[in-house]
Amino acid sequence: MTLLAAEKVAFRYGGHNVLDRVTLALVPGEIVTIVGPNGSGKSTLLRVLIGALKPSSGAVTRAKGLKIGYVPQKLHIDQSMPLTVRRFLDLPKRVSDHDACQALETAGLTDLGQRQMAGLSGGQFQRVLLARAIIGRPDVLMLDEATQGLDQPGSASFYRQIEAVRTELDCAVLMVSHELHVVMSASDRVICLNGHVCCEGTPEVVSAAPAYRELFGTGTGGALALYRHDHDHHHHDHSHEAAE
Ligand SMILES: Nc1ncnc2c1ncn2[C@@H]1O[C@H](COP(=O)(O)OP(=O)(O)OP(=O)(O)O)[C@@H](O)[C@H]1O
Repeated sequence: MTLLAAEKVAFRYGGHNVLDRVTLALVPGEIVTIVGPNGSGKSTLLRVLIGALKPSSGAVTRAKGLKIGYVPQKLHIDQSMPLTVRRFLDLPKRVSDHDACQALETAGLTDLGQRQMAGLSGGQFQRVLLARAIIGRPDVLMLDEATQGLDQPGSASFYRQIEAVRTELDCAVLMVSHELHVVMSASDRVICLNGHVCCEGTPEVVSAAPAYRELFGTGTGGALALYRHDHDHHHHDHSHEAAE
């Protein structure tokens, strides 16, 4: 079953081609990460998939009644404005205490409802955005570079939270990220975008693909090493590995 699909989607801003024949599909429960250089159309693609932008050609199909939760790239809140976490969750639309509480818990935040938004750490702030996106239990959770401004351990921990959310809500996740090395271990599939889809597959397949290496250079060796590390639970015997 496909939740969401793009078929040969193109998008233009003025005369500028931003997306070119992008085809992809998302099935329930999978975590898909879109990677690509700055300006490669990642945010635009998410907005086309959500339906906020209309493709100039091609088609986007969404399963009937599909619910999408969205975590934006960044959100500025006036630091001087008093606003509790609980009250923030009521924007733009009031939610029940039960739903708010459950979303905060799923996002890894308990007992934070009465805290001021301005007093949160970067990681807590992003989890509040996550909580807001999962109220109403979406079928698809979309995140646009949601860990910008977090340090590497902070990002890694955020992505682990995303995996926990996926398991709890049984939703599909489509996220955009620059931090390949951090996000790879949390992704079932990676799509490498540069206006068009350069390559896609499991994190291991994509990081070995020539098109990907051309875009991201040799720094990706480390990405792969970390990915393997996260999934390899027999890495104590290094002499054995070296002999292989
Ligand atoms: N509202 C707009 N009007 C005109 N051009 C735009 C608009 N928004 C984005 N663009 C252009 O579309 C291209 C793709 O932008 P987009 O934000 O989708 O890329 P991105 O891959 O998400 O980039 P980044 O990694 O920097 O966030 C860029 O060249 C950008 O300048």
